[in-house]
Amino acid sequence: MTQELNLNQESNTKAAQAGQNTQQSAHNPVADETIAIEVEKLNLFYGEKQALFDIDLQIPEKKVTAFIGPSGCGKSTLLRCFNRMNDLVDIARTEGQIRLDNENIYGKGVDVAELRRKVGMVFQKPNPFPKSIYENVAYGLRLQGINKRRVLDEVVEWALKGAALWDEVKDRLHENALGMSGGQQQRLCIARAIAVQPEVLLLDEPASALDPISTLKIEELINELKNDYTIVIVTHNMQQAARVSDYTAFMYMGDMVEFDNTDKIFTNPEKKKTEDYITGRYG
Ligand SMILES: Nc1ncnc2c1ncn2[C@@H]1O[C@H](COP(=O)(O)OP(=O)(O)OP(=O)(O)O)[C@@H](O)[C@H]1O
Repeated sequence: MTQELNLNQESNTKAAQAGQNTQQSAHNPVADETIAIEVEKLNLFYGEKQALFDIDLQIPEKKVTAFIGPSGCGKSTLLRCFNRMNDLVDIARTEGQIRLDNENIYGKGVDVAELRRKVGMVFQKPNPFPKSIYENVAYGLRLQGINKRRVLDEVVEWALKGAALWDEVKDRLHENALGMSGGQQQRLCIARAIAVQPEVLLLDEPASALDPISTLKIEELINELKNDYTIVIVTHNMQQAARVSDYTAFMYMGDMVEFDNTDKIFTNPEKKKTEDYITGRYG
């Protein structure tokens, strides 16, 4: 790889893109997987500006899929489409389909609250509510009208265990969550997300605000959680993507450049742009 990268030249030829698409459809890295989320011809616009271009993607069930790519390439935007968080942005408009359980989540009559129960999300900065640890985890259940103490106790314990936090907090469940460390707060947010038993967990740079030890705990947790949930993670950290994910999608300027097994992306990618990115030539 001696050739200097010329992104404009490379990305702007329609012929090259057509060639890429043909190649991509010939090789299906998830052919043997059950598919949890299917994205078809997804375009997203913020006002006049297009942020996602004709995205086609299949997210496998109970696996970890990582989105990588340079800042502003559309990773978070795509992630936020999976639970329609972009609906909260007035100027955002989508075209195309995203199917979850064979239903287009952008179709008419979709219950967005129910969608967000099925597709939980954890953000970059831990955002516990200024309530007790217990009430943070019980929050989603209370929203569903579940108030029986016995049921809540059970679910809170189960979710905190699932988020590898129970042993650290079991004696202070009724203390304010804001008194926890950043890493504990992030695991609490994961517990809050899994308490309502979602199918999918969206993690938007969940460890980027954490120290290395907390980061390691989150990564170990992700590895555990994939036994039960489909996980999609956005990360800036390529080592993290390589460590935690089964599949990796490389995005560039709103395009899905390459999607494949994580090992393949990091050792022998098909596309020059992917190789340039993972070898640190840009981004
Ligand atoms: N609410 C918004 N309104 C207008 N434009 C937006 C909005 N959110 C994102 N964008 C634009 O959409 C494009 C994709 O942004 P997005 O945040 O999805 O990228 P990203 O790959 O997640 O970036 P980063 O790694 O820096 O978080 C960028 O050009 C960004 O400026």
